[in-house]
Amino acid sequence: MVAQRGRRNGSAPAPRRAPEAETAGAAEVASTASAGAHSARAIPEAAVARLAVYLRVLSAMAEQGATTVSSEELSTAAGVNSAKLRKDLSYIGSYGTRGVGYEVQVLVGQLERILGLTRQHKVAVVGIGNLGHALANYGGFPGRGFPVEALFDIDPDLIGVPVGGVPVSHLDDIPTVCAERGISIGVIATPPTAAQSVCDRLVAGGVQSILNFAPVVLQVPEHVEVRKVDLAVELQILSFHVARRAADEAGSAGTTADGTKDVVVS
Ligand SMILES: NC(=O)c1ccc[n+]([C@@H]2O[C@H](COP(=O)([O-])OP(=O)(O)OC[C@H]3O[C@@H](n4cnc5c(N)ncnc54)[C@H](O)[C@@H]3O)[C@@H](O)[C@H]2O)c1
Repeated sequence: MVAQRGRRNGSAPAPRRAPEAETAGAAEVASTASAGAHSARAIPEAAVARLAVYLRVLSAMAEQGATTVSSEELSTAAGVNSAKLRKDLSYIGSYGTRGVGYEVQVLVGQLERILGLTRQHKVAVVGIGNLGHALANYGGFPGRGFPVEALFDIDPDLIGVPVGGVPVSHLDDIPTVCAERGISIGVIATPPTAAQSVCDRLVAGGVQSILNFAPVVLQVPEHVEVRKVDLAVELQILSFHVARRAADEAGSAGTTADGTKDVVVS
C-alpha cells in the first residue's frame, strides 16, 4: 500500500510522498505516533505497518489464551526477523523481559494506543460494485474498530438497497451523511474517472482519511491522509522477486570452478 499526499489549492499539487519510501522503510518518512508517552517520537512508516501486523498476531494469540510471548515466537508468527521486531517494539517503548518475553495483553494495549485504535473509526464505502460489495459485506472490519456505517453509489438501482446491513445512499448525500454519522475514513471503490469528485465530497463531509482503490492520484488538502491500494503493484513486486530468484539461480548454475559467478544480465 502506498501513502499519497497532494495539496489541492488551485495551484500546482504538492509533491506526492514517494512510494519507495515506504517499502524501503526510510527513516526520513516518519509517521508520528498519535498517543501515549511516545507521541513525539517518529516511527518509520514501514514499522507502523509492521506494528499493525504484530497487533493482529498478538490478538489471535490472546484469543487462544496466551499470556506471554517471546520475541522469537512473535517474530516467527509475524514473518519478521526478531532483530527488526525488537527494534519496532522499541519505538513504542516496549522492550520485553529477559527470559519471559512480552506480556500479550500489555503489548496489545500499547499497540492499540499507538495505532490510535482505542476508539472506533467509522467507515464509508463509495462505489458499491464488485469491490464495494465485497468490502461492505466483509465482517472483519467492525471487530477491529472500523464499522462500515455508510455506503454510496450513483446507480439508481442501488440507492436504498442494503448491503451488509447498510442501505446505499446517493453520491450527492456524501457530505451530509458523512458529517451526520461522524465518518472518519472514506474508501473509494469507484471507476478512476469518478474518484477525485468522490474524494472532494468526502473531504467536504469532514473525512480526513481516505483509502483509495481507484488507479488514480488524488489531490487533497494538507490535513487529509490518503492511502492507495494497488494489487497490481503488489503482484509486480512479487514478479520482481520471482525474476530475481530465477536470476540468482541462473547465476548459481553459472558458478565457476573457483567459486566465482558468471554475471547474469537480463
Ligand atoms: N486497487 C486494487 O487492487 C483494485 C482491485 C480491483 C479493483 N480496483 C479498482 O476499484 C474500482 C472499482 O472496481 P470494481 O470492479 O468494483 O468496479 P465496478 O464497476 O464493479 O463498480 C464501480 C461502482 O462505482 C459506482 N460509481 C460509478 N461512478 C460513481 C460515482 N461518481 N459516485 C459513486 N459511485 C459511482 C458504479 O455505479 C459501480 O457500482 C475501480 O477503480 C478499479 O480499478 C482496484
